[in-house]
Amino acid sequence: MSSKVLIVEDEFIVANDLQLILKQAGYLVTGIAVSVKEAYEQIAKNKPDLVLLDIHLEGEQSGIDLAKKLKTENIAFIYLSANSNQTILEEAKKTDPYGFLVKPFREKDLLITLEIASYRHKNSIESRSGQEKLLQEKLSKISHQTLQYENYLNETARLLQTFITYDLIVFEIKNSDQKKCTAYLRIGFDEYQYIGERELENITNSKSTTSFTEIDYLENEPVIYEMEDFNPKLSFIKNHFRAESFLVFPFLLNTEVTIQYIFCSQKKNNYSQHHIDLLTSAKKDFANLMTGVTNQQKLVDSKKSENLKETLSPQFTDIIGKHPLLLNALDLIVQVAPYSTSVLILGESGTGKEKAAQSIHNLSIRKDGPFIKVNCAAISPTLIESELFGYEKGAFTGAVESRKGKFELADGGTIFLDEIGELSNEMQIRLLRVLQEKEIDSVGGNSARKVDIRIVAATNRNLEKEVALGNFRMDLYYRLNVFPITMPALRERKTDISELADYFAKKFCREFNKKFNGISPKMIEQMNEYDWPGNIRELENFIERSVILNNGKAELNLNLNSSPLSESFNTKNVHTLEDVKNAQLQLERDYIISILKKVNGRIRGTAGAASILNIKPTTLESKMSKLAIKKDDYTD
Ligand SMILES: Nc1ncnc2c1ncn2[C@@H]1O[C@H](COP(=O)(O)OP(=O)(O)OP(=O)(O)O)[C@@H](O)[C@H]1O
Repeated sequence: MSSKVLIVEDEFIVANDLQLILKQAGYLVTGIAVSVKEAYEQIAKNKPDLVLLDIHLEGEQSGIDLAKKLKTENIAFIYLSANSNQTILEEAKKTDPYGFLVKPFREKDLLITLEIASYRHKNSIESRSGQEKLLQEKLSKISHQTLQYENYLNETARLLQTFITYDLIVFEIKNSDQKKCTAYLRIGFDEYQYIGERELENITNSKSTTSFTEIDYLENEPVIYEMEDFNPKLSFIKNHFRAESFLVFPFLLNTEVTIQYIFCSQKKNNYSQHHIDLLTSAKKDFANLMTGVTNQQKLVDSKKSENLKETLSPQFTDIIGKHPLLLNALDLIVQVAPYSTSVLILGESGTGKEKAAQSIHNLSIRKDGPFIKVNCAAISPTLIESELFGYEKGAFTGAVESRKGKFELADGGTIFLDEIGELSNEMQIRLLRVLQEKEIDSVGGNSARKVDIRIVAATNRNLEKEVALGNFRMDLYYRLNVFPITMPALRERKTDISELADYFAKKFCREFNKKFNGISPKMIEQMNEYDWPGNIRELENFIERSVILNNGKAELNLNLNSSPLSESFNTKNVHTLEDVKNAQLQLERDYIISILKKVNGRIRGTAGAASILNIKPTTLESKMSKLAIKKDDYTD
């Protein structure tokens, strides 16, 4: 069925032009409105799937006002605009449009933008209804547990985090003669600090400051507060917890009891209508749950509570860090994992993009299927097509038998396309086809094959810029960008450095069979001051070097600015030239062993130790024999 489009545009010629193009492309144009008022009437009459929306319109209200309404009605919209000023563009961007076209635009761009908007809208609806169902199911699971008052709220807080991120959540339960407030402050991915009256006194450092109970009932309807429309009753939360945005969700439990959930985030513009819709869709389940919470006859059953903990909380055992920027990225991973939506992971090199992709796979229903990684930058342009799509016997000289490509190998699982920004234009077109049709055709094959794959792509490039430069296709960019996740740079989350360093140091000490004696305070201080252009990978290498050079008796202590060699000159045990040579040989030996361990003793091939060390396999073999290293010791 063709999509229904409403055109809201007060320039007659532009509107007519649009109508012609849309009709020719097979869209059903439901009408043309010249003002917001007219648009409201037309939307009520025949609900369109998509609205093309001019920002400047006849009458008092602008396209941005209409956009807010479209958002609440879940109708996709694309702005059309001539050169608007920066403030207006910022305002428009806040409404989260499905596309933006600057007049005059090409017909081709209009049609691509429309197609992408429909695709994104469909995907967001699918994941939205999936989310609603999931939230309802999980709430009902908590209601059916027998728990203590605080455990109910704690479990609810943890559950809600995976749907609506917050840094602090306040639960307020009020009846005619009393009011009880319980708050939870997030201090780790799945760690919360309970904040009652006494804890609040400690945080605010005063007995007399406002308490949660004085917030009082804020509204009858759910409401979002940003800085500009800030409610003064919330100012003590803003001051003590650095909250920048709030979502208040009130509901009546029965004629006597009113409930209020207050989500507080340190991030600006963290909440949207979508969150209100999600909470509203589960109102009945919240009511059931809160009836349990207020029911004093519920018994303590800590065992059940433990079980629940396991099922609710995905664990990121090997992703270290507690910085809010990292926790935000992890929240998004948890949110998107259950669906088959494509994900685009952005971030500088070495920030953990591959780890994020692996976590998305591990948390999805595809977890038992394959996780296939392709580094688009590492495969030569002549080979990438057959690598990705496979080939048939006889397709080209040397194709003595058919071979499956990475897409087919990933069937039933996830394919991780790293460095997607490096794909040639031709490969981008073929990838777009896979995304659209979910089918592939191998080199030399004559029929397409369906594949069931989820695509997770990553890049350290600014893809928007690459699109503007004409290096990356806009249609592919929007297809991939349905759900972007940004991994923060290490310099933006310096509070995580010491925990990461500790984690890597213990890991390498285990690997090299050395005792871990801690990290010197001076080294921690230096690491905190450094800028880490290579991010976590650089930190990991730095710690590895420190462990190699450590004698196993003292704390790790390596100067960031010194090379490993000059450090070995500094070590206490080096007195003569002979000692220097020995230290060098020991260092070289440890380093080669560390690489052999990583590649499972493999010497040759692209993933072999020689290639990583950038030396010939024969050179490596002779070094190994000189240093008494046996490759079999490092093969499983
Ligand atoms: N939060 C983390 N905790 C522990 N280790 C991490 C974390 N993030 C990344 N690492 C480690 O840092 C190294 C780099 O991570 P990863 O390969 O995932 O980064 P990337 O962003 O994909 O890099 P590139 O862009 O170069 O491909 C890996 O060894 C990974 O195990």
